[in-house]
Amino acid sequence: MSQAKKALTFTTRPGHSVSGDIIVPGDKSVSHRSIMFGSLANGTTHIKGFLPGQDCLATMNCFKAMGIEIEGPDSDHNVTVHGKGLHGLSQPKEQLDIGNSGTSIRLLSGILAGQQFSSSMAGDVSLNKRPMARVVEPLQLMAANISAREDGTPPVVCQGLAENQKLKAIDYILPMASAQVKSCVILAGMYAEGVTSVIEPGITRDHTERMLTAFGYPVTVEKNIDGDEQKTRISIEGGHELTACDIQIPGDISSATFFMVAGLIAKSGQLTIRNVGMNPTRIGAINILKAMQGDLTIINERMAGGEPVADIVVKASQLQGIDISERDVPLAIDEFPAIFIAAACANGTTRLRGAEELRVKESDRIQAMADGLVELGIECTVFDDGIDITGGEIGSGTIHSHDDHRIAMSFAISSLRATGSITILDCDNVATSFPNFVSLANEVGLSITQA
Ligand SMILES: O=C(O)C1=C[C@@H](OP(=O)(O)O)[C@@H](O)[C@H](O)C1
Ligand SMILES: C=C(OP(=O)(O)O)C(=O)O
Repeated sequence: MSQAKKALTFTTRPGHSVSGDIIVPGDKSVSHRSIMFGSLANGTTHIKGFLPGQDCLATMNCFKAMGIEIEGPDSDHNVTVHGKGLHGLSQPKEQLDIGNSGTSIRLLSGILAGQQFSSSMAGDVSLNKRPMARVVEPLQLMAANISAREDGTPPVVCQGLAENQKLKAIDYILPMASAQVKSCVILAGMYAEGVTSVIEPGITRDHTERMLTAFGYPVTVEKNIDGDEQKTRISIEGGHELTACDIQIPGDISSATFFMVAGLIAKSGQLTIRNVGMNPTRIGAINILKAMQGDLTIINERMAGGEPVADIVVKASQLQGIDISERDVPLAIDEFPAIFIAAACANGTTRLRGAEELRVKESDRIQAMADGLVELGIECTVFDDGIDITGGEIGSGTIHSHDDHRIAMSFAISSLRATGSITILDCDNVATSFPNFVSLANEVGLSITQA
């Protein structure tokens, strides 16, 4: 499935100034959940600001394949989902094609575990190498008949529950700070008898909890478990219902980070990024870039659709290397490739630890970034759970993105400080999260050609 040969190459020329006033596309995590919860709700959900990236379209196609009528996205990024309730999905005729999206396969595992029909999910080469035992194990504890391959990779295959059979509620301590695993167990909890609770060891994005609440499904969140402010317990009782609602999706802070870093490392200029989601569980990149003495100003803070949003003004800055706080790791988990480029342009050394999760994303993001940085002449030392990067002059060279959208976009941004051209291979997957990245980047002053 999804195995077509990919060959889009970016070629960059050095840039200088970055300036403009831009809007980044809708948040990927929130877009996925809007389709999932809209499908499981009673009634019609209207979504504004949906991300038309391939990952979210994969989620949408899965629900269409399970009998949900979904209209859009139209050219204004509106989507309408005609939900059929928690028990309204029907058996897909074929294996569900999840493409490149870890969020889709892991959250869907929790939903499919509670259905009375059998199903199977797999994706592209990258997804089919990613660990699924982290969702299969808790779901098996809930008495779901679900499995992955022996090495824990997809396909994820789920046998339906018997008529009148419910999942078993569990208390589960997450082995890693993962919003995908947390969300999977919570979603399965809607199909369980009793109260399921999950304790997360570090604060992770809470879009599932917020959006379930918006759809009228009760969720209890207790912070500061065992006196540890990093530990949160999330509990959900089976048997309630979701009621359709209107969803306004904020701009994706993960996409905005490429432009924050671009604006900071540029030799001059000022950039405003509008309507960026500022959920406190997502702002690690802002914390880190500010700690590096990046000139970021947050203005027009407001609430939109149950999520805080703001505009960010970015000015070219001389960044300083720092030791990144481990608390910011889950809050910035997808932003590290871009942050590594900021580190390569900073004075001194930036050190990251406690980030072993980066090794199991669309690529091994520690190694893929280190290889690319070394190719461009930047000194780095790799550790199992992190990296040290010493700022220096960025040269020219050829980078392998490993089919990872965030690696491709990060090195495209590094061109602003490069002494020569950078060629970035296998960039098709930029369309999974940020379909208009190249046009927006060129609009603010970068020079990227794609062929
Ligand atoms: O729940 C989500 O929407 C996501 C959670 C994170 O993954 P993990 O939960 O595996 O850290 C993140 O990397 C991913 O891009 C989106
Ligand atoms: C890790 C990511 O996504 P996913 O896990 O959904 O593939 C990402 O977008 O950086």
